[in-house]
Parts: sequence; structure tokens; C-alpha cells
Amino acid sequence: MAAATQFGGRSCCVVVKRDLSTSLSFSSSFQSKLGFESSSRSICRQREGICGKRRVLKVRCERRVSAVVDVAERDVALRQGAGGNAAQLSIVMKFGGSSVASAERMKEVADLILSFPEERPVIVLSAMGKTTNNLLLAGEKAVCCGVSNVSELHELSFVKGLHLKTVDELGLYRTIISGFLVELEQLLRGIAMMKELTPRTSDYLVSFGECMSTRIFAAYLNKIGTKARQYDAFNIGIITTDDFTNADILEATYPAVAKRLHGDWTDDPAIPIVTGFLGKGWKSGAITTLGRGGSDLTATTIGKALGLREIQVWKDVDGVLTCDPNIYPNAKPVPHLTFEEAAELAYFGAQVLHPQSMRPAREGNIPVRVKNSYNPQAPGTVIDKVRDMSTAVLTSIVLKSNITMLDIVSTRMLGQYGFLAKVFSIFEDLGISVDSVATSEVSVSLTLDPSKLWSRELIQQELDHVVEELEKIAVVHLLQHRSIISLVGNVQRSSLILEKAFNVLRKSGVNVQMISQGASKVNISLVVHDGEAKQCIRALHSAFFENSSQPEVEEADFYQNGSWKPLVPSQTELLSAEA
Ligand SMILES: Nc1ncnc2c1ncn2[C@@H]1O[C@H](COP(=O)(O)OP(=O)(O)O)[C@@H](O)[C@H]1O
Ligand SMILES: N[C@@H](CC(=O)OP(=O)(O)O)C(=O)O
Repeated sequence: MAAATQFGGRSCCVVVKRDLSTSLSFSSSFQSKLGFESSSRSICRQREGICGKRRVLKVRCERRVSAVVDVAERDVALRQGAGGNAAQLSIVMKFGGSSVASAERMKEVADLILSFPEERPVIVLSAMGKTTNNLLLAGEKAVCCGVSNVSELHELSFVKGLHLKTVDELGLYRTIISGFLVELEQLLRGIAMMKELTPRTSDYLVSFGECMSTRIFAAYLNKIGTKARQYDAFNIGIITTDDFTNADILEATYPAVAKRLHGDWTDDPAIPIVTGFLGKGWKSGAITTLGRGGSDLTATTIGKALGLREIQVWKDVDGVLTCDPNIYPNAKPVPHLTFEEAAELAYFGAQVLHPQSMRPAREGNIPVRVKNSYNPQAPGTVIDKVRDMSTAVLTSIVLKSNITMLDIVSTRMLGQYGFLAKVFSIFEDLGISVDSVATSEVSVSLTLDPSKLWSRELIQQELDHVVEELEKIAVVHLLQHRSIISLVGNVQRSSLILEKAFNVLRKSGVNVQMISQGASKVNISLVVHDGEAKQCIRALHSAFFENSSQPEVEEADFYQNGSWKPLVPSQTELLSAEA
């Protein structure tokens, strides 16, 4: 009989078997009270929800008999291994495109995985190197290049060449991927014939990248004697909305993925190699993608589904850095972040993590470690529920460029209630999401992310439509080519952060056009002109992270002449500072 673990109340608890099937189990007195002939009943409905501040799992069997258990309790039980002492899958390791860009890199990643013999990892892989970009470009070019020219497309040759070279160099059979390469060319011919690349076709097109990288890597592991099994995410229960190119993971994913991966592992252990980035639309049944960089989200989703101990995302940098190293090479690794900080960082543009990827990790309370596959010795960044904030001031500076800002001033006088509600209902009706907001009773400034508008070609038309609608109730100024600089950190120290930031910006001669502090209290956003943004980031980075002569930001500012200055300067001090 399969071993099981149980949690919940004394008279009624949830039992999870080794294959992750669940049932409700009753004490004998409760059983006789209910009139059930056996002490166990299968579950006909289960749903996750919020109760107070707890995430709970509500399960119900026939005759409306139900149990409510803490999700955290369930996850601990799963982590300890539903199934007694059997060695269960323990961690997720996700390797991004940069980590598996060539045969040599794949060998190094295999060595890295095998250097943790005590772990039983699930591996999530992205497409090799720049494959996704090349596939997208090939698709765009196919729309207008004519069917007969498809085979000459440079991007197609690049993708074919890279994958065949990798297979050859790893000593594998070309048949692992040859079918995909033929189908890929056929698909591009189809796009050329139709002269159209829909979001649905685009997702199908890019899926070839992950489908091939995982097959190559699994074959290589098997070749070197490590048993591995390839999985396409869309066939193992990663169920999503049908929002092609930017789909959301649905709740049904978690039990389905757990059942499939745990079940296969229990029957015949082999390292699972799963395609990142991909899912299956719940209505269409078609392949969907989770948005660019979506393999991070695949990794955290699998981590939560299986209740694993840790989620590792392996990149080409030493962890999450104090700012984008492409903007400023002096960026330094950040050792610890909370889920909230990491989510805010990702949402406001730090390309290092997918914006939605922290959600499953936070819900499952599973730590995420960001590591460098080119430099595995580097400690990386640990992202967890809490961290010591006693000395934390600023964690990271993030830039989001080319955003649009709207200044909206009510045409009515003060005291006009309902103004903000009207403004936001216009955005809701038009399906446009707003990033940052600053308000007064009769005016509101807000920023829009152009990538969230429906389609790139329509941006100007859509913006004109937004302005037209808003002008029915307000005077509107549309300000384009703006950047949001997000200061992510300990906003308990917001005055200190703002004081220092504005000092830097004043010295740089930059005028901030909007300020917003999110309710999450880990982020202060400043809007500046695009042209000034990078220079601001460099200056802010030097001030917050590089001035080593200053012991700590707050000490430097408030510990002078051997004594502490009060945190709030007196009026006289402010006046003398002004002078
Ligand atoms: N704050 C940041 N910290 C670390 N990397 C960042 C940051 N902002 C932008 N990046 C960029 O993100 C890249 C890593 O993310 P990504 O390209 O998704 O990696 P992978 O493809 O390996 O998953 C880095 O090479 C770096 O250029
Ligand atoms: N290959 C996809 C998904 C992904 O997550 O890639 P990476 O891990 O290399 O950012 C993309 O390029 O968007």
C-alpha cells in the first residue's frame, strides 16, 4: 500500500498518498456520526482560498463534509515527502538561455547538476541562447518574404545550425531534433503563405526552442549515464489562460503537475527535464507562452506544485544585482531579498526575473536562489519570506524606459468626488493597466507601460483613444518618452532614501516629474525624462552603493562629531541647510 502523510484536524484530516492523490479521513467517532461505512472518502472538490491572513485549502467530499487546512501545513507535509521515507524530488533548478547556449555550456550545466548528488532535482530549461529572439524574427520576416524565400531566412539557418552543431558536439543522434526542424520550416512556410503571424501561431513557433533544448539535454544526460526524462510543460498539466504570448498559470496546474511528476518519479525515478516558458491554454488546448523570461515562472510553479525545498534559477550574473549591469557595470550582487522586493524589482523592469515568478514561491513559502551558472561559487541571491531589515536601506535601482505618463486634471472644482473612480473606469473599459499613480483630489498623474497595450502597431491610436475618453472629464497632458526609476528597498527608511536620492538628482540638474510610493512599501518610483534616466541611475548607484568612506548611509548622515543627530532635523537646521 502507498505510504501517506496527513494533516488537518483530529476528527477529520486530509491524507496525501505518495502518488499525490488525496482523500478525507475521519476518526471512528466522526465516521459513525456521519454514518459512513468506511473511515476514508475521496475528495470531490478542492479549492485554495484566503482565510484571515492564512492561505487555506478547502476540501470537500460527498454529503457536504469538508475540511479546511492551512496551505503552509500541507506544503510542509509535502516537502517532508508524502510517502514516508521515499527519496522525493527535492529542488527545482532552472537554467536560462544563456546557461545552455552551446554544447559546451550544456556539458557544464550537466556537471553542475551532478555536483549536487544529494539532490533529486527537477530541471527546467529555456531555449538555447538567443533562439526565442531568432524564432520571433523569423516569424515576422516570413509574413512578408514569400514562401519560396523561407528556407533562406538567416534566423532559420541560425536556429538549425545551432541545434545541429550542439547535437553533433554532444555526440547525439540528429533524429532527436530533425523532426522539429522540418516542422519549423513548414510552419514558417505556412506563415509566409497566410501572410499573417497571429499571437497563437507565434507561441507555437517559439515553443520549438524549449522543445528542442530539453530533448537535447535529456538525451545528453542519458548518454552520460544519468537517467533523465524529457517533459513538454503543455503535456504535464501546466494549464494557462488563453492569453497567447502572455498567459497566466491557472490553479488546476498545481495538482496536475504534482501528480504527473511525482507519479512518474515514484514509478521509475529519472531526472525530469521540463520545457520552461510553455503551457496549454485551458479553452483552446493550444500551446501558450508565459511572457518573455517565463521559464522562471515555470520553475516556481513546479516548486510550489511539488512542495519542494528550494527553487534555484541559474543565470549569467552573480545573482540579483544592485542595478542592471548593462546600464552600470559596477552593479553588485544583493545577498538577500524578500519575495515582495523581488516581485517589485521584476515588475518595475529588472529583466533578471519574470514579473509573476515570485507569486508561486511566496504562496508555497519556498526560498528562491538566484545563481550564476558561469560562476557557481558565487553565493548568489536568496529570496525569502523575511530578511533582516535592521541595516537595509536601498536594495536595488531599477529602470523602466519608454513609458508614457498622463497628467489628468479634473475640469470640475475641488470637492468633486468620484473623479478618480471615473478615470480608472476608463482604463478598465479600455483594458489598459496602469503602473504608478500619484493623486490629489482633482488631479492624477499616472504611467502606462506600452508593452501592456494590445499590439505595438496600435499604440499611438490607442493612446489617442484614451486621451479622447479622458478629455470628456478632464484636461489631459500626454507625456511620452519618460522613464520610471524604482528605488526598491526598506521604505521604513523612505525619508532617508528620498533625501539622498533628491540630493543626487538636484546635483545632476534633474527634475523629477512624478513620485509614487506603492502600498507594498518596498518601492519608491520617480519619473524622469528618458534622456536623463541612465545618467540618474549611475549617479544614484554611486551615492547609495559605492561611497565606501561612509560606513552606512544612515550613519554617515546622522552620526557626526561622535554623537547621533536626531533623525528629524530641527527647523533651524533645515533653514541653515537651505542657506
Ligand atoms: N538588477 C539586475 N540584476 C541582475 N541582472 C539584471 C538586472 N537587471 C537586468 N539584468 C540582466 O538580466 C540578465 C539575466 O536575466 P535573463 O536574461 O533572463 O537570464 P537567463 O536567460 O539566463 O534566464 C543579466 O544578464 C542582466 O543583463
Ligand atoms: N526562451 C524564453 C523563455 C525564457 O525564460 O528565457 P530565459 O530564461 O533565457 O530568459 C525567452 O527567451 O523569453
